[in-house]
Amino acid sequence: MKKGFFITLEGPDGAGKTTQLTRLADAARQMGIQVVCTREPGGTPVGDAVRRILLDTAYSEMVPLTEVFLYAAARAQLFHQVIGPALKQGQLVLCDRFIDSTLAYQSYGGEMDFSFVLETNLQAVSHRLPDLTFVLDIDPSVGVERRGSGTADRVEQKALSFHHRVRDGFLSLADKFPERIKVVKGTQSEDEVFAVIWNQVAPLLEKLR
Ligand SMILES: Nc1ncnc2c1ncn2[C@@H]1O[C@H](COP(=O)(O)OP(=O)(O)OP(=O)(O)O)[C@@H](O)[C@H]1O
Ligand SMILES: Cc1cn([C@H]2C[C@H](O)[C@@H](COP(=O)(O)O)O2)c(=O)[nH]c1=O
Repeated sequence: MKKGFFITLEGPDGAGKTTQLTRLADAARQMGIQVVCTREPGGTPVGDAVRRILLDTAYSEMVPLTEVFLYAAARAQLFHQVIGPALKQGQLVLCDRFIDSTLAYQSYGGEMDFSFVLETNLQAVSHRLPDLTFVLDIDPSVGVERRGSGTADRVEQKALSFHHRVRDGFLSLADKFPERIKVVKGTQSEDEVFAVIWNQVAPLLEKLR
């Protein structure tokens, strides 16, 4: 690849982001492309420590403003330590969640001011938005069903009404940024979801090889 390319996977909890990211990475590597896979919050020692605080059910009192700063802090570290350098080296970066998650969860879900959340996060990533984003769209109840008997973290424990605002938030973001954000129906089979994603990504990677 001559130039870095940055793809993010987004959507409600349990939408299938990690599953699709792994498949995308395997397929890109088979084309001979160097791939860096990471996730948010986390992906660095600092970010992983912040992640533990954010998802800890012991902190149920955490207010949305605190969440905005903690997610942005983890993101700044990930961007400057991992994503930015990989893009500079011409690699393909695949990230499980990024800025759109903060807009969906903290702004649409947590009702924090949209412009404030966006500006804070643009500062964290030196204004580098993803080149392409896939929102895997599911009803939040599907995510709960897929989790089964697994324990819910601090965010997953929030009210269903919150998770509905998050889902609607992702869809609003796709309307706002149609060139960058593509919505994929997350209730299709894993193979069908991957086919939709790969049909859009493969030609772009071909050009970048
Ligand atoms: N298209 C699909 N249809 C049915 N089940 C799926 C599909 N994609 C993923 N799953 C299953 O749903 C569960 C959640 O998938 P995955 O971890 O990929 O989602 P996620 O969006 O990364 O979740 P989280 O938001 O919790 O990190 C897993 O058990 C996975 O095997
Ligand atoms: C990046 C980001 C994440 N969240 C929420 C979304 C999830 O519930 C958790 C992360 O857990 P996952 O296993 O990686 O899905 O955190 C958020 O509220 N805001 C964000 O910016």
